[in-house]
Amino acid sequence: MVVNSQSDHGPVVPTTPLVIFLQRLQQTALQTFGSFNFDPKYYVDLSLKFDLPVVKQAFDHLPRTVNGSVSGSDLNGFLTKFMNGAQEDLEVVDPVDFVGEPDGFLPKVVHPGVRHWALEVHSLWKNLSRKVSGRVLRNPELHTLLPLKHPVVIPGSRFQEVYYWDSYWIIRGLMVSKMYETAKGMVLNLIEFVDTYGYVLNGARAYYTNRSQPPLLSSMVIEVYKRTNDVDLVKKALPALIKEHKFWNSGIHNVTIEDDQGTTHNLSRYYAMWDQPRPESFTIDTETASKLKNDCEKKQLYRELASTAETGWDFSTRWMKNASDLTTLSTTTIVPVDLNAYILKMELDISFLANVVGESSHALHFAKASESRKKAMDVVFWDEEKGQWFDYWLNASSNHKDVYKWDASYRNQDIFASNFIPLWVQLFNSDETVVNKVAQSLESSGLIHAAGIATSLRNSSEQWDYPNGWAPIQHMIVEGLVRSGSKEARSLAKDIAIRWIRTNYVTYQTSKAMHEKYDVTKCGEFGGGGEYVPQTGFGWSNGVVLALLEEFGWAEDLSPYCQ
Ligand SMILES: OC[C@H]1O[C@H](O[C@H]2O[C@H](CO)[C@@H](O)[C@H](O)[C@H]2O)[C@H](O)[C@@H](O)[C@@H]1O
Repeated sequence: MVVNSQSDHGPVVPTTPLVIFLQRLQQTALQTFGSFNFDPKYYVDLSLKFDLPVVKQAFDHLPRTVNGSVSGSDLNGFLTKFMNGAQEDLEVVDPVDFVGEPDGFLPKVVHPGVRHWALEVHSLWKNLSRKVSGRVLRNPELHTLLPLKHPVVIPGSRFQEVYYWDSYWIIRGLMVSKMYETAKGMVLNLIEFVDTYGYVLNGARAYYTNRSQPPLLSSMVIEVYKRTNDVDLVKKALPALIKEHKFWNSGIHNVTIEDDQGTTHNLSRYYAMWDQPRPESFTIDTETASKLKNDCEKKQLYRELASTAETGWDFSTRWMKNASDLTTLSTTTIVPVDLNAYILKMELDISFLANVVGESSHALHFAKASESRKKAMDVVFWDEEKGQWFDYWLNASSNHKDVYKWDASYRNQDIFASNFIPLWVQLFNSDETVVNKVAQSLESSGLIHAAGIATSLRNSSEQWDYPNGWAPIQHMIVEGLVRSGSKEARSLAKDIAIRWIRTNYVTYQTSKAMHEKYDVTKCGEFGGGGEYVPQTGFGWSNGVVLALLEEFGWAEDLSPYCQ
C-alpha cells in the first residue's frame, strides 16, 4: 500500500479517485457559496448516485464563468441530481444491548436528579448508534465511508463516522452502560482496520487512510475483557495489537536517541503518510499553505498538518515553532510524551493479554519492551525537579546517521495536559515518589480550572489550546491518580472529576434548554469543557461523564450549578 513520494520526506498512501473528485467539488462549492458556514468536510462525505465517470462528466459540463466558478442554482441542481446527502451512508440502529436502566447501573450515584441525568446521558448512546447502510456495502466505490461490519457509536455533530481515539472514551462509557456487545463490535471493526491497513485509521473514511490516531486499541480490548472475560476477543485482538505495535515502532514512526552515557533509546512519533492538503479540510489547508513560497515547503506543511491530525490535537501551539503561525507546525520533529505513554501502556496490555491466552513468549517480549520504553521516557522526557514529562524536540544538527544526540535543552518546557499522561501507566503510578511529585506539579501548573484540566496554558485560537481545549485526556490523569492508591492523589482526582462532571452537567442542561449548540457564556464559571450537542451529546464527553460517575459516585444536587 505504501509507496515512496517524489520528495524524501517520507511515504505517501495514495488516495482514491472519488476523494480527488470530491475535493474539486469542495473547492467549487467554496467559490460558489462563500466561506460563511462552509464546512469542507461536508463535501468529501457526500456519496455518488451514479458511477464516478458519469458524475464527473456532468460536473465538468456545468456552465462556468471566466474565473471558473459555477452559479449557485447550477451547483445546487448538480448536487440534487448526482449526489446523496452526507449522512445517508449510515442508518440509525437500535443497539442490541441497550436497556433503559441496566441492572446495577451506577449504584454510587444516589442523588435522584443526578441519577436522572446519568440515565439521560446513558440513553444518548441510542442517538449515536449507527450501522453502515446496505448501499455502502453494495457499492463501496460510490462512498468515502468505509464499510464496517459491526454497528458503531459515533462522536456526533459533524463527525458521523467512527474515530479511533474517540472510541476509547465511548467504550469506557459503554462499559458503564453494560453495552458489551456494542463495544465488542467496535473493537472488532478496529481490529479489521489493522488486518487491512496495518494500523487503525484516524477514522472510517477513505480520506483517513493515510494516518492513524493516538493508539488506544489495547486499552479498549483490556476494558472489554475486564468486564466480560471474553478470551475469544483477546485471541482475535492479540495479532492485531502486535501488528499495530510494529507500525508505531518502525520506519518513520521510530526515533532513536543516544543519551550522555552513549546508550540508545527507541521512542515513537506521529508521522502521517501524506503530503497534500487533508481532503476533509482541502480548502483550509490550501489557504494556510498559500503564504509559503515553493512546493517543497508546501508539501512539508501538508505533512505536518496531517501528522498533527494524527495526534488527535489538531491544532495546538504544542506543535508549532512560532505560536502565532500555523505554517511553523513541526509535529514530525517532536517526540511526544503522550504517544509514548500510550505505547508503553500498549506494551503492558499486550503482555497481559498474551498471558491470558498462554502466549508466554509474547508476554515476556512485551514486558521487556515496556521496561526499555520506561527507561527511555525517564531519560528523554522526565524532569525530576519539575515533576513532569516534557515533549522532546528533535534537532536536525544533532542527527548523526539517524541517531539523535540527547540534549536537555531540546525539551519543550511549556506546560500541557500531556505532560501528566504517563501517570496513567502502572509503571509510573505505582511509584509513590513520582506520584506525589507529579500531583504537586499538576496542582501548581495552572492547568486546573473550574471546568477541569485545560489542555494547555496558551491562550490561542487553536482548538486544542486554552480556552477551547478541554481534552478527555484529563480522564487518564484522573485515573492515574486514582490507581496510585495514594489518598492525597485520589482526593486531587476527585476534585478534578467534580469540576468535569459539573461542567458537563451545566453544558448538558444549557444546551438542552437552548436546543442549540451550547454557548460558554451562559454557563458562568463552569463554561468550557463539555461538548453537548442537543439530543446526542458528544461521544467522548458522554463516556467520560459515565466513567467518572462510576468511579466517584454522586450524592449532592447539581442543579444549583445550572441557573
Ligand atoms: O475535520 C478536521 C479534523 O477533524 C477530526 O479532528 C477532531 O475531531 C475528532 C473527532 O471527534 C477528534 O478525534 C480529534 O481529536 C479532533 O481534533 C479528525 O480527527 C482530523 O483528522 C480531521 O482532520
